[in-house]
Amino acid sequence: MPSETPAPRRVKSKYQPTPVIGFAARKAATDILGRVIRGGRPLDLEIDPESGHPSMRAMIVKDRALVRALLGTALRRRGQIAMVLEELLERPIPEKTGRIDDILHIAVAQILFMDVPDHAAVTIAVSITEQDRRGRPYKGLVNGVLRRIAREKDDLLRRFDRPELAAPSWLFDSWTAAYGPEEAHAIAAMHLLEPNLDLSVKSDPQGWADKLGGFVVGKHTVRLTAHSGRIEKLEGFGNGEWWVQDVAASLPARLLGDISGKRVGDLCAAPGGKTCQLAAFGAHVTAIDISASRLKRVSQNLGRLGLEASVVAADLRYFTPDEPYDAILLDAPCSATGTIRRHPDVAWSKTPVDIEVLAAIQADMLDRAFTWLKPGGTMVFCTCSMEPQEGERQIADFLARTPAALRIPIAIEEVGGIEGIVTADGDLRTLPNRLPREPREAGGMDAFFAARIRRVDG
Ligand SMILES: C[S@@+](CC[C@H](N)C(=O)[O-])C[C@H]1O[C@@H](n2cnc3c(N)ncnc32)[C@H](O)[C@@H]1O
Repeated sequence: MPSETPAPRRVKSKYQPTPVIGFAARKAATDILGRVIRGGRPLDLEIDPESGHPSMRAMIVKDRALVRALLGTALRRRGQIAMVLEELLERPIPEKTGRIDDILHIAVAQILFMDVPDHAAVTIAVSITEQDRRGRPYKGLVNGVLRRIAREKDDLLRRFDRPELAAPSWLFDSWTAAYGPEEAHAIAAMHLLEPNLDLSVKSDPQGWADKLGGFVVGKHTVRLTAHSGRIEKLEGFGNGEWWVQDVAASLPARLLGDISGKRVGDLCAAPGGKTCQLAAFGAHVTAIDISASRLKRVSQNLGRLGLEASVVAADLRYFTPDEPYDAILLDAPCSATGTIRRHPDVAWSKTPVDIEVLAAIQADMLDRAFTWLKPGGTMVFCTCSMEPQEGERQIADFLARTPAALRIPIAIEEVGGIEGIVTADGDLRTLPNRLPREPREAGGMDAFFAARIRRVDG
């Protein structure tokens, strides 16, 4: 009787490259870099494990961490990497092979700035090139230039490891103009360091610092320098004892003083770090933001922390409150150049035109919001930007055109006693280098501007 088992069919085998360890993470980092640089997608959105790039969603935790490290380094060092490539490539890579540029940037980041064996970085970059239809002809070039960079690493680092090269020149020049060359260099040097994890605690900062193995900065913030795991696993997260917020970002809400029982408008509120502060200070907060999806995070944070606020999705350009506020916090949309340490893509995604456009929106919001204050009420205007157009100059112009607005100078005790962050005019100006500590990695903060204004008419 013939066997019922069919004879195995001979299938023509397709070439399957041997899986290389770390290939998927480098490939994902390369794809994401292209989407961030040429597609203008925010890095945070792309690397989100739940809603980000499809390859991030499919990856194991360890690979995701590698993708984040690769992108963080490639973006922090982007200017230096570009200069190295410009020097070593005989001609610029043609625009239409966009991926080759991304492949090279991710590989050079590893060779020059990460603790990765050079051969792994080179081999995987060549494999990614090989799999790319348009990039394939450049395989030899990728191999050659990366091997040369690996061979000449020490010399290249000596010549190009200059922090000021890591930001686009228009941005570095703007910091030089605003703060002088020395401080601009110090700012750029801070951008090369990984930021720490800062927590705003509901109470007992020292107690929480002891429990979590951190230390207190600026009187109210607990800083953890060596944290790399999931924050949800840290003690106190589940029962809502703290939330993540850079020490500088925690200062503007404090400038409203005693707001317990007062009606406070938190304008441009999402994702809600400052809403939580205002609610924790006992205010009746209305948190308004244009983004309904970002407002969900405000509600989640409030719920976890056991705090209350009314949350309103609205475009401030067309909104009018039912009745005026005792106090307003306007955390206006801005270029976010003050957060480059945490979001290194910002340095490469923003342009001088963006700053002008955002400054105009801020001016409009300032004018509108000011009319929503009760006479005698106080407004704090803030931005996480280092650009004077979005800070010092913005508020000077507002005061000049608004006779009923009076600046109320800030005292150093109100901003955690941190030295050097109150301007001669009495505004708050933090910069990444203005919270120095030993070791250097334990210092730093986001750049914020804040001014406190009182309505003095009526
Ligand atoms: C700097 S973020 C606010 C950060 C927030 N205050 C916090 O502490 O977590 C700026 C916010 O402005 C919002 N926004 C931008 N344009 C707006 C508009 N026209 N009306 C209302 N909100 C706007 C953005 O959605 C964004 O959430």
